[in-house]
Amino acid sequence: MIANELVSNNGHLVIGGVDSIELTKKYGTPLYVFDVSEIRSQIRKFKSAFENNDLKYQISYASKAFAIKAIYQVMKQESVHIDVVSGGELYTALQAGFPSSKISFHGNNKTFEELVMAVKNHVGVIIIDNFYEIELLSRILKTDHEKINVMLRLTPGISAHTHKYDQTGQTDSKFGFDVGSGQADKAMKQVLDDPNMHLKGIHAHIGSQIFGTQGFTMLADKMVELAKHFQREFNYWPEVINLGGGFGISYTKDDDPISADEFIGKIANELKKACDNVPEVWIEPGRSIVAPAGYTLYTIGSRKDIPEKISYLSVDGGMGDNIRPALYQAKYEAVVANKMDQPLTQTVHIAGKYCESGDILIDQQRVPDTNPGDILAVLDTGAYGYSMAMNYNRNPRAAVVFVENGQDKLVVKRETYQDLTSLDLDY
Ligand SMILES: Cc1ncc(COP(=O)(O)O)c(C=O)c1O
Ligand SMILES: N[C@@H](CCCC[NH3+])C(=O)O
Repeated sequence: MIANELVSNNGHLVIGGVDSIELTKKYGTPLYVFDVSEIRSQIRKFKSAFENNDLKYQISYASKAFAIKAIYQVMKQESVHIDVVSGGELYTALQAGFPSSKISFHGNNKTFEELVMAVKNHVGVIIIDNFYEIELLSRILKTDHEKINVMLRLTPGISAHTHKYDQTGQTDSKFGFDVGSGQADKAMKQVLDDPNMHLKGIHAHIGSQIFGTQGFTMLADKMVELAKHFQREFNYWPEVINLGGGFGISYTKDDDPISADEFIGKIANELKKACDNVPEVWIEPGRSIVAPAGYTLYTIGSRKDIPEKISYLSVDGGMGDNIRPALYQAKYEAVVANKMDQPLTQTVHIAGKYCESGDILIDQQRVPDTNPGDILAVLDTGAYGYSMAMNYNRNPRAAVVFVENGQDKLVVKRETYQDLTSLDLDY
């Protein structure tokens, strides 16, 4: 959302102390730009909310939101944990020098090879999702004479109010062990009986881009209820209750997210009310840590005016660098980064350059008078943008730049046409 974006004397958008137009001249467009101090400040807000509520905690950045070496290095500097959901994310984190003991490994269909990789690299915890995984992991640990920490991902039967594709906690979700039908009990027994698995705790994640505290307080209650049930049935009390991620952010003025203080305060209350021995609480924020720090800069090109209809203003990127509007009807706001001081005179559709009618980045955006060559900055694109980027229409993926304290640093190079054909073989 347009907050207090900084504007230079010549009407340019300034990100992290750097003129955004200078960035486009140096690195080209489309360009992802991240204000790293904003990322650090989001993490610190989560930390202080836990500390203010006197809870033992861990923040595990859900790196599917944005998974490149440089972000894992920022997470290492901030002393937080991370989650990975694939061998590729795990590989990138390890290449970045991220300590494996602070990595949680998620996924509803981890392959044998991925589990071997996680075990060999001694990841901090494997979050087990299903019975097939218990069987695979058990076999690997036995053969390799290894022991590992695990958590069980439970499906608590809570439907979060968010886009259908972003719900994960309802009973018919593809993720986790269903608690209603006794699957969770069966999984608990199998894991407790395995001498090579140490059951560190229980996990649940109800979805993504969730507003309000109700879903999370219901989840905290449910997890305590389950912990008490496991104590009665198996004499097991979790060291950790992992409540997942999903904290919504404000993409437009219609979005009203909750503050870290508010929801962690509520969760702390619920947990302290419900049990004497409150387990360590882990959360897995992805979007809320990186989305607000991200901007995508595009060059405005063609324009199509249609009598009595809204005009199309096209940019040099689109669904390949931000699939979210096409996939979830996600809404964004944008500014014309070189005309921040000019009056907004018209409403336009912001169209991408991909060969799809659905490639519309913003349905209706107020902008000043524009010309080809002006720079459009779409705001809050730091999560699920680059990490979901693709090469549709053989468009190269955009570069990524980090800015902090007035300095800019290229952290992912722009793909070239040569890169695009580098895996192709002749026939
Ligand atoms: C298990 C798990 N944890 C954390 C997250 C991060 O969610 P978000 O980026 O909405 O915080 C996800 C994604 O929805 C997830 O599946
Ligand atoms: N990719 C989704 C969120 C991730 C869901 C992960 N379980 C989005 O952009 O909203």
